[in-house]
Amino acid sequence: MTDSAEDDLTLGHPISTEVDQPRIEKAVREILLAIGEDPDRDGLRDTPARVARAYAEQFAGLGQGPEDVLTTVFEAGHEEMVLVKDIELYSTCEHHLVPFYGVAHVGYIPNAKGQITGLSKLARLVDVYARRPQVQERLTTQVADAVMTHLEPRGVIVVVEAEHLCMTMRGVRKPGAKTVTSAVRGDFRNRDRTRAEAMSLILRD
Ligand SMILES: Nc1nc2c(ncn2[C@@H]2O[C@H](COP(=O)(O)OP(=O)(O)OP(=O)(O)O)[C@@H](O)[C@H]2O)c(=O)[nH]1
Ligand SMILES: [Zn+2]
Repeated sequence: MTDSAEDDLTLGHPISTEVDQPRIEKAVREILLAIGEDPDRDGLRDTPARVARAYAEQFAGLGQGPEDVLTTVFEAGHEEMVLVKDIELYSTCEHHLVPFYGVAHVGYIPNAKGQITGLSKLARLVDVYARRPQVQERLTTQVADAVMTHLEPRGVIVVVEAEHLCMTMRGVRKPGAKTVTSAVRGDFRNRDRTRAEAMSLILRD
């Protein structure tokens, strides 16, 4: 991996300008000292800088908003449901700063003008909110609310299924436990049949 922000951008990993990397480096050195390690030994010497770069990527979403990714909105006259399933996501639990990861499913029904966005933009939107210190519930509602605001669809449904390492590698230690959260707006909230149709598509392999 290279340090160059330009190279990272071409790989699709924007480096946030908001993250204060020298400050993270100092803090990581302190943590290493606090756990009784020697931050100057060979294997750890570059670790504070590595962690700072990794955090810049992991938390790049703090410097972004939905308006940065939902840039392509066009009218295609399509008024039926659009559903992107199994969008892989990696986020960071804000309680323990360890990862939670899984998939998001994002569906919406365009408005009467048939306004839609590029399919990749929905995946980018998930990343904007995943690359922040998060709880799964907030991630789910933020994606739903952003689609509502920017596409003004007849409805949106977001389902997130994730495994939290804070429940797996420490604490209660329940590997395999999956948390499922959903947020429904508009027609998906008001119409049972519409919601049921989306859920059956989401649950189908
Ligand atoms: N609702 C919700 N809880 C989360 C999420 N990620 C982690 N948690 C929970 O946050 C809680 C924090 O509980 P605390 O009692 O403050 O912290 P703790 O002593 O480390 O808790 P344990 O994990 O039970 O050891 C835990 O129950 C975690 O499982 C999330 O995305 N949503
Ligand atoms: Zn946690």
